[in-house]
Amino acid sequence: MPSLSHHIPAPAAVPAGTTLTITWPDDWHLHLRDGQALQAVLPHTAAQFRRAIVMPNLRPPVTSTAQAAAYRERILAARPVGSDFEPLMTLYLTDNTPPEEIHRARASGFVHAVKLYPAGATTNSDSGVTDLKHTYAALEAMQETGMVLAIHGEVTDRDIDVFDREKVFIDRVLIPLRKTFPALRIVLEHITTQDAVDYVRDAGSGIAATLTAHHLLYNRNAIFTGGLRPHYYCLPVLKREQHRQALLAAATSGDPRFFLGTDSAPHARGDKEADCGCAGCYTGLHALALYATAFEAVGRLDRLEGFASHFGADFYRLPRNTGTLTLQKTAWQVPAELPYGERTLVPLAAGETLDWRVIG
Ligand SMILES: NC(=O)N[C@@H](CC(=O)O)C(=O)O
Ligand SMILES: [Zn+2]
Ligand SMILES: [Zn+2]
Repeated sequence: MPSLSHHIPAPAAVPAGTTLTITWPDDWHLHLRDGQALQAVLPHTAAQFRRAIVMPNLRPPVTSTAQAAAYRERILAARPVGSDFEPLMTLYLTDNTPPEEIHRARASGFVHAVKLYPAGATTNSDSGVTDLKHTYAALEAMQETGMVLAIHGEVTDRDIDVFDREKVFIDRVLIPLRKTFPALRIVLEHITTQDAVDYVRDAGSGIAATLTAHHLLYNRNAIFTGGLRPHYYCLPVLKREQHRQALLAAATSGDPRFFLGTDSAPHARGDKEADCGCAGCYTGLHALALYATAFEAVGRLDRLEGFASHFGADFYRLPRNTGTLTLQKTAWQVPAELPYGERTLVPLAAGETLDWRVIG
């Protein structure tokens, strides 16, 4: 159980100075990029998370175990001195992924999931899957070996409204997929709708979902507050308040099928503030503070530990972490921008005051 230094009167705010100590958390959906960007963001994640599922959507994408091994070495080399952060690697599924590659990945011990990006659905998804039928041999191998399929769950049809793409994906792709491969273990990533919450909650075993901090804290108004706000644009795009409420209820329900995945997705300032701005919110700096804010708002700080530190490890069949991390309710201001190699990066909620911070 998390230890709270004060009793939490739900759903009112807890007093300033309150501390919350939880088992070291893990991030089950993270973009670390490469090169200078990796150098810039890795210390933020390593200060809050013991492990993270690292997304493979580099350019070119990480499609083989050999590429994942090399990327893993670059991440390990970029860790701050003394950090024991462990990257959990993923492969990028393509129309041509051979089943042998799945077996190689499984045998490696360091590849923990294979990622399905429908072609064109999101950042660096051009090499993604055009038709699931092309991946059946690979999916069969995944089902057989227990390798997790992590899914960006949106259809890309031009005639489907951008706000409906997740729901339509569930109906048209996910439900048939689970009929064809009933034992395939699936994580539906960064869910954004009541529909996804209902589907995962009622779907039985073998499927779980990750939730981002930004989808728990913001509805789609955030993209349009007083003007166009590119730093609140991500995919799947923020949804109506009704959906945010459903996500928050799921995250704080104690149901182990819902766990933490930040989807922290850094893009340089100029690539977001542009004619065609990139999708992705940078939350790697302050992810746990953001989640604590969301959990506090519904008087459920006592359930942060399960969501952040237990349920993901259990689903991925990895041991839970030992050791603890402590957050304190102390006001601090999110920086307006951060260094990002030779460029800069704008974190989510830049310039705003947050009530929580990690103190050790
Ligand atoms: N979430 C995002 O808006 N962007 C992610 C890709 C993704 O997770 O879909 C990125 O890599 O920038
Ligand atoms: Zn995605
Ligand atoms: Zn992502």
